[in-house]
Amino acid sequence: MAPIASVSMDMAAAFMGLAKSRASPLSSVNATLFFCRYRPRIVAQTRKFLSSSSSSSAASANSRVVFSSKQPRKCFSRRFTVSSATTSAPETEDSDVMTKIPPDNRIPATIITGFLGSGKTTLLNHILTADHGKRIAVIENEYGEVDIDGSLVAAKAAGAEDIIMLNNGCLCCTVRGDLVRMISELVAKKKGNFDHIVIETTGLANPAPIIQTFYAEDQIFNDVKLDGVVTLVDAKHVGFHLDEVKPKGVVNEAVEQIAYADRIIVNKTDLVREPEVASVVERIKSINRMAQLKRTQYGQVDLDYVLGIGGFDLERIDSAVEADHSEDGHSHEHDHHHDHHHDHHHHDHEHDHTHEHHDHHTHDHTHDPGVSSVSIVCEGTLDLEKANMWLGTLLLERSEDIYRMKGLLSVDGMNERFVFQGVHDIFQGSPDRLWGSDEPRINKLVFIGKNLDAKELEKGFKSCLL
Ligand SMILES: Nc1nc2c(ncn2[C@@H]2O[C@H](COP(=O)(O)OP(=O)(O)OP(=O)(O)O)[C@@H](O)[C@H]2O)c(=O)[nH]1
Repeated sequence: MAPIASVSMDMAAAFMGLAKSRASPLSSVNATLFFCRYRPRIVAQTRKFLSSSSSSSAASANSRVVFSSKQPRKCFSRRFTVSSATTSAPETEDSDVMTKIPPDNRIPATIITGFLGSGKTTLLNHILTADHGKRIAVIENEYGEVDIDGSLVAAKAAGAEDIIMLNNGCLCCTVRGDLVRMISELVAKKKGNFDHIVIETTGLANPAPIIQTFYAEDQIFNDVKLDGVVTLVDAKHVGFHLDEVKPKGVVNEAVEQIAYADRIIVNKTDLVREPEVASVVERIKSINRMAQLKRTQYGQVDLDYVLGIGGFDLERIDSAVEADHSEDGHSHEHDHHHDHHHDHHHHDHEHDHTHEHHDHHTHDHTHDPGVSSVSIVCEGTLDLEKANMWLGTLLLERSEDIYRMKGLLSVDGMNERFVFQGVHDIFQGSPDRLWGSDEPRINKLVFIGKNLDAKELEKGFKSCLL
């Protein structure tokens, strides 16, 4: 029980810290404390993941690291987020967020996942051979039977200079420790020789433990930041995999891979007719409506769609929670004159633009694995203590079921917007920019998880409003 108790305490501490900072609008990095305190618990939870998902791992898998040096060096630089300042910024009562946030020099890492045969290696080859000006280190995790040399052709053509092989398991399970070591070695020996790390998982990987590795392991966290999760979907076969009923306690990897994604690539659209693609898109959106989605053949997407996503950056929460994403990746503003929420069972408002994913009633939910998205968009100002209690209790009771969440909140007495994102009980929160003087104080939250009750979430949230 002890670690659980610390969840709500930390949650309260984080928000209370913000409350303290009200007097000085640009202070407040106290939420970062929160982030650090969570680490021991993250590790514990990850272990649990490892045991529950090991059933899907195969004994023989190959992982390797490929350095691509074809492209000229171009530094990847991005501002450090407030929360990320834990790595180096000292916390002070009145530190100025705008001036004291150090630049984020950590190396970005992208996870490419997707079910067996969905086109991960095809996308990887596309990335390695495209002209994006980045030098990329690749960590590839494949099952033993796969023709490794074949999939390395493009990497070699792109100037691969180093390959490291691992043969003892799946990245999300038995070789997770090897992933940590591999990344640490990469950083220690090759830092400065590459700008981005791309990790291709096996087709049966559950992305959650891999994501958590980036937060739970100091060795990685200090040097590498998770940029985003890209999920390939095989337009022809995904329905079958999503429908697959697993034994109790065994995750449906196809569902999980979609649920954790920042970007979804519906690939192999040449193999199915348009109505089938539309139905697949519909289905995906019912699981994850936060991710941007594109339809492709042979993984042909613009590189900025998959690299430099900032899927875990607080400074980019805005675009993730803003509204529905169209398939070209842009979001559409809603008419916010009324409160509303979405999920795949319930849809109670009208939009001027009617995209196909708005009609969530057209497909069969018989095999619904219970993973869905819920959005809450609601004008008003939150009572700090009530919000602490609600979010703290929610994570306390439901963190295993809440895969990802992102939010932008209006908190009473805070002149800034409060932004947060989370993966299970990993929670990052921070004040963002100041609210505009005429700007309506609209709260926006998106949850992706298992057995989410949209009405209950909305009711709980609204009970925190003043
Ligand atoms: N028709 C068609 N075939 C594709 C497309 N994309 C990839 N493929 C083919 O599908 C096969 C599997 O693609 P990969 O890129 O190896 O898939 P993967 O996800 O890496 O596969 P695993 O590593 O086994 O999980 C290859 O023969 C690809 O050439 C596509 O859009 N259309």
